[in-house]
This record gives sequence, C-alpha cells and structure tokens, in this order.
Amino acid sequence: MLVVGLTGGIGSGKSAASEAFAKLGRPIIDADVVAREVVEPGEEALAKIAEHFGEAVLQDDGHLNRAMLRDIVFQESKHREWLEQLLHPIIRTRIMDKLESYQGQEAYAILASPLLLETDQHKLVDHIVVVDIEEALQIKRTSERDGNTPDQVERIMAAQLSRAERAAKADSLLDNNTTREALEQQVATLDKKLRSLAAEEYQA
Ligand SMILES: CC(C)(COP(=O)(O)OP(=O)(O)OC[C@H]1O[C@@H](n2cnc3c(N)ncnc32)[C@H](O)[C@@H]1O)[C@@H](O)C(=O)NCCC(=O)NCCS
Ligand SMILES: Nc1ncnc2c1ncn2[C@@H]1O[C@H](COP(=O)(O)OP(=O)(O)OP(=O)(O)O)[C@@H](O)[C@H]1O
Repeated sequence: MLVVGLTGGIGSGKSAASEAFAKLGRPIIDADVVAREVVEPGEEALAKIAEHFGEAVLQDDGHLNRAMLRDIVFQESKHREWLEQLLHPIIRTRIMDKLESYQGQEAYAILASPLLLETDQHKLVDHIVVVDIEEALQIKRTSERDGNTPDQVERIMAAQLSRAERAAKADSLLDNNTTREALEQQVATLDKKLRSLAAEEYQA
C-alpha cells in the first residue's frame, strides 16, 4: 500500500484537505487525533505529564487541560521538548499500528500530521503532500478559529518548519490560499495521480 503524508503548518488547511480526501473515500490517519488518544484518562503518558507538570494540568474530570499545557509548552522550548520526547515515540507506534490495519485493503492511505517533516514520521510515507499557505493568511485563519492572539499562533509556528523549508520537501503541493472549492479540485486531481502511483507500485 502506498502511504501518503499530508502536512502543513498550524491552520494551513490539513483538516480541510483531509476532508476532501475522505469525501473521495480515502482512509485518513490524523496524527493530531492520535496525539489526543495517547493522553486520554487511564493512559500512562497522562500520568507522566501530571507527575512532571503538576496535577494542575488535569481538569476536575481527569482529562488533560490542553489549553494550559499549550501555554506551558509554547512559552518554553525545554517543556515542549520534554513533552515531545514522551509523546512522539508513542504516537509513532500507534500510527504504525493503524497503517498496518489498512495493508492489503486500500490502494493508498493518508497520514495527516503537522509534524511529519519535523519528526521521523516522514520515514513512514512514500509521498509527501504539503498544504501551502501564505503566513499572514495562516495566522489570520488560525487565530480566528482558535480565538488565540496572532502572537500565540506565531510562537507555535516558530516550533515548526518555515513555509519555504516545508515546500522544498514536497512531492506535491496543495495551494490553500483561495477557496475550499479550489482546494477540493486540487485534491481530486491529486487523488488521480496518487491512485496511478499506487497502481505502479502494486505492479512493480
Ligand atoms: C500542547 C498540546 C496539549 C496543545 O493541545 P491543543 O488541543 O491546544 O492543540 P492540538 O493538539 O489540537 O494541536 C494544534 C496544532 O498545534 C501544533 N502543534 C502541536 N504540538 C506541536 C509541537 N510539539 N510542535 C509544533 N507544533 C505543534 C500543530 O500544528 C497542531 O496541529 C498538544 O498540541 C500536544 O500534546 N502536543 C504535543 C504532541 C504533538 O507533538 N502533537 C502534534 C502531532 S504529532
Ligand atoms: N480555503 C479555505 N478558505 C477559508 N477558510 C479555510 C480554508 N481552508 C481552511 N479554512 C479554515 O481555516 C482554519 C484552519 O484550517 P484547518 O483546520 O483545515 O487547518 P489544519 O492545518 O488542520 O490546522 P491544525 O494544524 O491546527 O490542525 C479552519 O477554521 C478552516 O475552516
């Protein structure tokens, strides 16, 4: 099975692009969803986070207070690095298990991940698709969606690759600077290309 990595910075439109692929029936593994699963109540990683940062990072119902942890880790890189060292290996293993479950069932599957190129997750994929967006629009869309200040969004962007670095690593680019309809059309064209790549791989 061909594994296609879909990446882009915060608020670039990965979810919008994933939805367009899902409408075409393609299976999607979303690293942000996996990252949430691994810190559900009862998970060992959540206990380690509470031990390290203090019980104050837990809500009364025992769930992670994500907004609080977000503030902590994007203020201070050593905190982010500690969290990444804990979570990234666990996230990677879960992604591999999910990919395994699609083997033999699908022509290709999508791994959507904001940190595909920043982590060794890119080693799991055969083709890299980057959702490209101008930084000013990225900051505007993200801060409108999350109710964050542009400053907060820029701090998260600083922990990610730059637009140019990401684009340089792309096998295919999706331009999300205009409408959702335009993005969907690009996804439909790319889907054809990916299906033919998958067919070539199968015949080889
Ligand atoms: C810090 C946390 C609790 C904040 O949670 P919150 O619900 O506010 O955000 P969410 O998880 O939906 O992430 C939103 C976006 O933030 C960016 N982001 C998240 N973690 C990171 C990181 N370690 N480095 C750079 N950007 C990141 C991504 O663009 C992501 O799409 C959470 O992001 C987290 O646990 N991060 C560490 C795990 C991780 O690296 N996840 C990224 C997918 S592998
Ligand atoms: N072409 C578009 N036109 C207008 N708004 C858009 C477009 N694409 C995405 N958006 C909006 O921009 C915001 C960010 O998009 P989306 O959630 O798909 O990004 P993402 O890359 O998945 O973000 P994150 O990395 O934070 O998970 C959302 O509010 C979404 O509705």
